Amino acid sequence: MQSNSKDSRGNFPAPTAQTSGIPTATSNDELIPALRVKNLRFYYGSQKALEGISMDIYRNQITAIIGPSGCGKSTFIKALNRIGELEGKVRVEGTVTFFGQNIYGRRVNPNRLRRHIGMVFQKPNPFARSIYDNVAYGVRLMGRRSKAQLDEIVESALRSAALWDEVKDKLHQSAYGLSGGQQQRLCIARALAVKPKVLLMDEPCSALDPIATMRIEELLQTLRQELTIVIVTHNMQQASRISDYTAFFSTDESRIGQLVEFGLTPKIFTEAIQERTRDYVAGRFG
Ligand SMILES: Nc1ncnc2c1ncn2[C@@H]1O[C@H](COP(=O)(O)OP(=O)(O)OP(=O)(O)O)[C@@H](O)[C@H]1O
Repeated sequence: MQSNSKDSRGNFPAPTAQTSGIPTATSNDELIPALRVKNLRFYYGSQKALEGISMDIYRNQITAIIGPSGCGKSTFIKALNRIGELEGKVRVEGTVTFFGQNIYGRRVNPNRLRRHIGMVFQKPNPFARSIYDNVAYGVRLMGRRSKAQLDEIVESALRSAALWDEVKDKLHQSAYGLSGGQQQRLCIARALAVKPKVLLMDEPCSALDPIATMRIEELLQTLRQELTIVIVTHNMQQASRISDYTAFFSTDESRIGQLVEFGLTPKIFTEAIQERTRDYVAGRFG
């Protein structure tokens, strides 16, 4: 087991190797859980939205979360960086550990946690500021940097998000002048600028056209070399194209979200164990 202690600045420990026993999607890679979810229950007020979710999210893998509308996919990923609790009176039971650290521990600073576990939303949501200021935003909040340092971070994040060449000559123009697909890549750059270890993405392509979607999918394949990615998607083809692991969520008879099946993506799409999973991926319900 890993230590729960943080360093003197409240940072999370560096990941240490921990094998999971489940075969990896890419041979010979060691699977290390970045996030381990155990018996997670999530309530909005008195209304339970998720029941007993347990699964691992592996480092440098892409995990897709699929399932019918209202089954708790967004709620689940919002529980992974504690952004869900910004939505009002919520209660979380069970545990979520991030490289061994309980993210719901009393001494955890949620803002610092969200720097390590970033999020990109369904609708691109750049701030009403310049392209440069959007990317620099989170970095500035972390403390003073010289202009040269900031310039370097902004360029590096825009390059990682495959946007640099398109915007390098208009960094000080409004982000609102970009296309939808560019705005979404800007939001990815903004998330990457603070160097997260995990990127949570809630239907990041649902507002984009097929070409912009393809660019984001290609980008994710590059980013997974440095990052752990969790993506909620309604698009079955997208889940099967881009992810290593897939978690299928659905609701029980009380309409509470639950995890029906989790496994390697090819298995979930071609030889799922649960009939409900087979029906869903075949388009027979949802
Ligand atoms: N802020 C909120 N307050 C109260 N209930 C909420 C809130 N957000 C979601 N819910 C409820 O929690 C349940 C799960 O919603 P959630 O948005 O997580 O599902 P989802 O699978 O992501 O749905 P979709 O695919 O339609 O986006 C739903 O019953 C929803 O009405």
